[in-house]
Formats: sequence, C-alpha cells, structure tokens
Amino acid sequence: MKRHVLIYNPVSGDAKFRFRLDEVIEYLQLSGGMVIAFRTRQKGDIPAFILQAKELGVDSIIVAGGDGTVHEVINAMLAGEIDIPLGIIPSGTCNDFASHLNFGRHLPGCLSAITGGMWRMVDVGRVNGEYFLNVASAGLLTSVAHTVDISLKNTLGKMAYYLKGLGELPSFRSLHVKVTADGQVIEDDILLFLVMNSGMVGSFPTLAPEAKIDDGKLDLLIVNKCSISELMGLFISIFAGRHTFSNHIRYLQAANIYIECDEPVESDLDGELGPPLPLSIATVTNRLKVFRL
Ligand SMILES: Nc1ncnc2c1ncn2[C@@H]1O[C@H](COP(=O)(O)OP(=O)(O)OP(=O)(O)O)[C@@H](O)[C@H]1O
Repeated sequence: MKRHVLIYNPVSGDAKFRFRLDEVIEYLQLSGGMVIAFRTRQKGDIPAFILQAKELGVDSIIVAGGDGTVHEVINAMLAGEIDIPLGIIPSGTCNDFASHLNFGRHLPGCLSAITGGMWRMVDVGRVNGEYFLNVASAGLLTSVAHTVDISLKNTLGKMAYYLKGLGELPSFRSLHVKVTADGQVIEDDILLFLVMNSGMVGSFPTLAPEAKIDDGKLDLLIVNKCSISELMGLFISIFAGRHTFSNHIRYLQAANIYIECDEPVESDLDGELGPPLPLSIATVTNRLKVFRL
C-alpha cells in the first residue's frame, strides 16, 4: 500500500480546494493508497510536519496549493534530504510551475499522474542557502505576489496581481545592479530581473523561451530602465513572443549568477518574500523528483 502525504493550503487561490478533499482522498484510497493529510495554518509550519512524515516513511508527498506552498514544501524536502516524488495539485492563483508541467485544474488528471507513479527529475535553483523551483526575482512588479492581500486573491484571482502591479508602475525607480553570470559581467540601470527555471512566470508562458527545467541552467531576463510607454510596448511584445529581441531586454542562460545592488532591495522566490540582495544563485541539476503526466 502506497502511503501519500497530502499537504494543502486552505487559502491558496480561490480557497476552494478544501471542498474537494473528499474527492482526493477517495481517489487515492481507491487506487490502493493511504493518505495522511496536513492542513497548513500559516507560513512556516510545513517543515516540522515534513520531518514527522519522513519518520513515518511515506512514499510520496502531494501538495495542493500555489507556487508559494510548493516552494515551502520543496525547501522542507530538500533540507530534510527527503528523496521521494512530489505530486502537485495546482490550487493557487497562478500555479506557474505546475502549469509549465501541463498540470491544469482537472483534478482527476493530476491524481492519475500521482497514482500512475511516473516521475521525472527536475532542476531547482539555490539562492543564499534557500531553494526555489520556478523563479527568483527583484525589482518592479516582482513583490506583487507576496504583498497582495490574500482575500483579494481569493476573490479576484490573477486580476489582483495585475491591479497591484499597475498601481506600482508610476512610482517605481530603477535599480543599479551588477550581475555576474557564468563570468559575464553586466552593470546597468534596470527595472527588474527574473532568474527562471521554467519559463512560466505570472501566467506568462514564454517569458524565457529557451528555459528547460532539466537543462542544468537558469534563464536570466533583465528589463533595462525604460519609460512606462516603452514598458507597455514590451508587454505587448511578450504576447507576440518577440520580447527577447527588444533593446530593453537582456536574456541569457547561466548556471551561476551573482547579483548585487548599491541599495537595499528585497527579492521574491516563487512568489514568496526572499532574501535581500546580493543574491548568489546556482542551478542544482536533477535535484527533485516530480510526478509527471
Ligand atoms: N492557513 C493559512 N492561512 C493563511 N496563509 C496561509 C495558510 N497556509 C499557508 N499560508 C500562506 O499562503 C501563502 C500563499 O500561498 P500560495 O502561494 O500557495 O497561493 P497563491 O498565492 O494563491 O498561489 P500562486 O503563488 O500560485 O499565485 C503562502 O505564503 C503560505 O505560507
């Protein structure tokens, strides 16, 4: 009998996953599994539970939540040296990493991937001793995910992020940064940078067109200082898949990236508050097992 741990965040996304718990447990039990469920109460309570689950000797960890909850789970798994496959039931607002893996909102589809038992290895990023699965970022728009009000997310979904982002635009200043990416040095005034594992960020699927989650590289996208109207033009070119040709964008791949800034700046990791700059970022190749469709 397979023993699954199910960690779910009751406030992720529209806060409706909890109404489908019975369906999830029934599916896993009918496939011959046993389920140990854990309801998160607040940020930071996952690691202690995961260590208890390790003691019990479980076969898989399933997380139902958004990118932030997945972020907390993978950090606890990697810190606890837990080498079992992770199943993701996307029930957050953006669910960028799960969407990159083609996991949609179809619950039986996600569950069949888990009970099917096929998994793949994926890279993770490490930054200042912490891990991220999807993206590390700083600058304009990048704090939106971790600063937007939870009840707004519950009711407005992604629109809550976009509205908050629009509100940031008029007052934002550029940052002077020095980036060292596999030995290449870039020093410039920028609006934001994204260091991506998958190319899916903020539900934009092709921000990093070359990104692969098992290539041993991270994809760095820098938006240089520009005017709001030029930035609007950039957004339009993202939809057309032409943004990496813009004069305002630098796009490259690297395994090791060091980013420093001459003023205090906070970062964002997978939609959660990350460490302040400087950031020392590295790919950790093939570090995590994830169930696949
Ligand atoms: N019971 C809880 N009450 C309030 N906050 C919680 C609870 N459990 C977890 N959290 C916090 O909820 C935050 C948001 O979770 P998550 O990222 O999974 O959802 P989301 O933001 O809706 O989705 P996405 O990141 O994919 O857009 C995380 O910071 C997490 O620590």
